[in-house]
Amino acid sequence: MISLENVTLTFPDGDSRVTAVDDVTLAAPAGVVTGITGPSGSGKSSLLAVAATLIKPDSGRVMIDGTDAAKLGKREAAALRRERIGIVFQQSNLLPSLTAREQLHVMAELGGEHTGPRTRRAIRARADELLDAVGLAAQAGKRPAQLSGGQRQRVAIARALVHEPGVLLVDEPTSALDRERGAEIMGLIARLTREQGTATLLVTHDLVHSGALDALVTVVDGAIVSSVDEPGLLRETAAAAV
Ligand SMILES: Nc1ncnc2c1ncn2[C@@H]1O[C@H](COP(=O)(O)OP(=O)(O)OP(=O)(O)O)[C@@H](O)[C@H]1O
Repeated sequence: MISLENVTLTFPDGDSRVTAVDDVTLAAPAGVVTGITGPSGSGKSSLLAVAATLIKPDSGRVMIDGTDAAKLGKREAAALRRERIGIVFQQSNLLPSLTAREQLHVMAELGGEHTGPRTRRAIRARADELLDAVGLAAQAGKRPAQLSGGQRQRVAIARALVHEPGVLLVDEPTSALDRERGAEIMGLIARLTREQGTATLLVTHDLVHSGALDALVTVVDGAIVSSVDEPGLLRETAAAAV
């Protein structure tokens, strides 16, 4: 579960400041995909960066499993991120020299305290299980250059889940994919959110794949202008925005 309470974030803008996130309150429950949409420059990425503990808000609370991440120092926030948060960016950001399986091993081992052979065995088993869950068991030994864009995004999703985070944050996962691959990736995120029980926040400006969302929050000028979680209303809101 992740919730933002009265979160405001501003950036310097010449002599004044621009408000990127304006008094936002939202809650993303476990096992559910909450979409965040809105026009370009409306503050979607800023909101996600605050949820990811990558930027501290000017004010408000960012509650992740009972901890207010907005109060943490840099090192504590990094530890919280490593343990509790999985992040998938627009581009898959994979390391070119590593195989799909190794991308997951490295991420799991960054989490710390994974030194014993039994833990290492558990990491390997979890990595293989996740690569299987994203449909890449047969490609586990391949490097990014040997994979398609959609396959690379699948590796990035599996990698984000390897340390069993409670919160999954996804930024425009379909922007580099054609419509069919985009639909597959969105369906995959929806399935894994349910199976892994993550509280998933997904930023998208493109609502053609809104069928994969359980809730939809629309932001304009940094503020929430609508928030729906009823399937009929969600479809209507998405159809009006496409
Ligand atoms: N690092 C920064 N420094 C100064 N201003 C910033 C910074 N990041 C974002 N902004 C400003 O904050 C506002 C929100 O930007 P943000 O990138 O969060 O919007 P967005 O909805 O994700 O846009 P897009 O859909 O185009 O990616 C914009 O006015 C932007 O110019």
